[in-house]
Amino acid sequence: MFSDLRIAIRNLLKATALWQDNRLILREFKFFPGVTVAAISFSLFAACLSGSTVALIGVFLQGLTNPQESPIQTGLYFIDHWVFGITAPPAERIIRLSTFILFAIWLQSLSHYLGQLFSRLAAINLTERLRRSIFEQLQGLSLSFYSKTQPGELINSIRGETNQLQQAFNVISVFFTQGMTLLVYVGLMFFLSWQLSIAAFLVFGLLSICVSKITAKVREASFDVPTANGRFSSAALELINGIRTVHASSTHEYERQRFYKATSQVVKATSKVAKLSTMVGPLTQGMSGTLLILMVAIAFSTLVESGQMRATTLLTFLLTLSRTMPVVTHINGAWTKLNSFQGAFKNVKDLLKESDKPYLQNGELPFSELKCSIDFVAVNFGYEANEPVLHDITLAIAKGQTTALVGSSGAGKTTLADLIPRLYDPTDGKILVDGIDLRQFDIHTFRQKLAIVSQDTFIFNASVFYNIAYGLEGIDESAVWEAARQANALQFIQDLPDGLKTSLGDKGVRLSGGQRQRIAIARALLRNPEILILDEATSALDSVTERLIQESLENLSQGRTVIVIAHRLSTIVNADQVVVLEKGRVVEQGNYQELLNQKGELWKYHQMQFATG
Ligand SMILES: Nc1ncnc2c1ncn2[C@@H]1O[C@H](COP(=O)(O)OP(=O)(O)OP(=O)(O)O)[C@@H](O)[C@H]1O
Repeated sequence: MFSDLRIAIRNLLKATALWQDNRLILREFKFFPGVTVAAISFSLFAACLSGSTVALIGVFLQGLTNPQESPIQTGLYFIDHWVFGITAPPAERIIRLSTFILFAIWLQSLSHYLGQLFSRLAAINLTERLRRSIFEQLQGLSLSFYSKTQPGELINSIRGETNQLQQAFNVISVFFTQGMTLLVYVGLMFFLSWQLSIAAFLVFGLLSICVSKITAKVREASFDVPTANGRFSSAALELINGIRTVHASSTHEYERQRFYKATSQVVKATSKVAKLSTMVGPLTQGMSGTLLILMVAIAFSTLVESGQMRATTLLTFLLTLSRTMPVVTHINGAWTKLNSFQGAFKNVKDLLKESDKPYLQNGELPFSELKCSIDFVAVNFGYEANEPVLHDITLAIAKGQTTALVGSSGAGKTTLADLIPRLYDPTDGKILVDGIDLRQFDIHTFRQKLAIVSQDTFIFNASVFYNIAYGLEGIDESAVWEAARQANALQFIQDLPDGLKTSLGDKGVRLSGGQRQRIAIARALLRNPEILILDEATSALDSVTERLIQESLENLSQGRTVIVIAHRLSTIVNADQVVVLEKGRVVEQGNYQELLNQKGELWKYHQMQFATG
């Protein structure tokens, strides 16, 4: 029965525009249903109590001003006899009513507090769930998404905009609580005088139309805020990440202007929203105050003086109306504020949307070991739909052998190597692993057998130990020291103040380029990969460091299937196979000596490096 009801409510909710528009955000509430239901229930209860209190005050006023007049009755035995005390003497009626008013006020305060508390908890939980969902979404996305999106914008969404959504849900809870209170007050007003209620409705309806015009402008202006915030975060992030380049190029003034421009845009966008949204509260208050006074005057001179209405009823009506006005102001303010968060809502929704983003489709076959070879069969690839980078690549990478990729800058070497761990998938053609399409394998099991050592290996802001043992569990210090020794990193790690426990700073700022690379080699050694992808450093290292790195790479490569992107030909003379790429095509393929004898592209590179040393 309850589950039927739940399904019915869910279906009803799904049919609403609110659900349709914000499904990706609202679905997160399902993870904490208790808190959400408690927030709604207590808010509803508080609203009912608030209305009851006003009604009780009205009856109380009547008892005070006209004790001899017959008391107001509802027809409900409990309320008329126990609360209003219609059969009791006037003095006892007043005592009864004041006791119940006090009780209702305190109970309403408690319910209001619990309603607000649970709403806030729901908003906090929602923010956490959204952050997790965004994180999972980002983890599942293919690299091509990142090459088109600014990191600053993503950081802004995951931190700033989710924070805004938390605020927005606090506002929604105010909106909801006040909405309930308004309903109760409106019911009470109609009960007291339908004529006055209709007049009040017409007048406040007019006021709402004025407010909705401003709200629409706030909503429109709010869409510029996340864009400005994203640009601002990007400018700040790029300054921090590129501080070496900024110092070296002495572009401080240029960067300052760029940053100031980004902050000015944030100021401009947020000020516009602030100017419009703060206008609503005072405007509603001023206008509604004027209307209230006008209504009192008219009602008194018509209804009360002609005897159609008791003076206490008018008083209670006005009391209810005067309590309704701050509620309406609150609702208008909340609605306007909610509209100012529309930009953040839209961005988070866009980020969570799955239909327009590139995902890696995982296979199911567990990968255990490479038995024979990795084969590229007529592979084409482009980062953009109409801009191919690799053309018709066919090559075989045999198990246990070293395949070197050679070619000019931009020829497609890194792109080709990136297709092996499925950082990208071919646009056409296939990559076969022992004859099976790579896409059929569970990519996690395949990547566990593979390591990449590249010039830009990421160093985490953590200890040396963490960086070398990254992602591996149950690794002891001796294994890490051994990997460091084979990577020729022992000496400099021992020289660090806390050895393996030394923190390497953000992106490894405490390390030199050569040291960072040896940490990467130690990391790869510890993983003991079957397949190894090496992207040689292009930057010039001093001859001692270069020899140390070369030695450690040789240690790492032994007995493995190696794909090496070579920049110095001296390192690949003994490779089993050399593949020369030009403009995304394989132009030569064979062993080093064979290709030299052909006097083709490799021979030209060889001559060039030999001539320049
Ligand atoms: N993420 C990306 N998005 C779009 N185009 C890219 C991306 N990465 C590389 N390219 C383009 O693809 C082509 C091949 O680049 P790739 O990095 O594979 O060359 P490479 O041979 O490894 O060069 P280098 O020796 O300079 O590292 C280049 O034209 C490059 O501009």
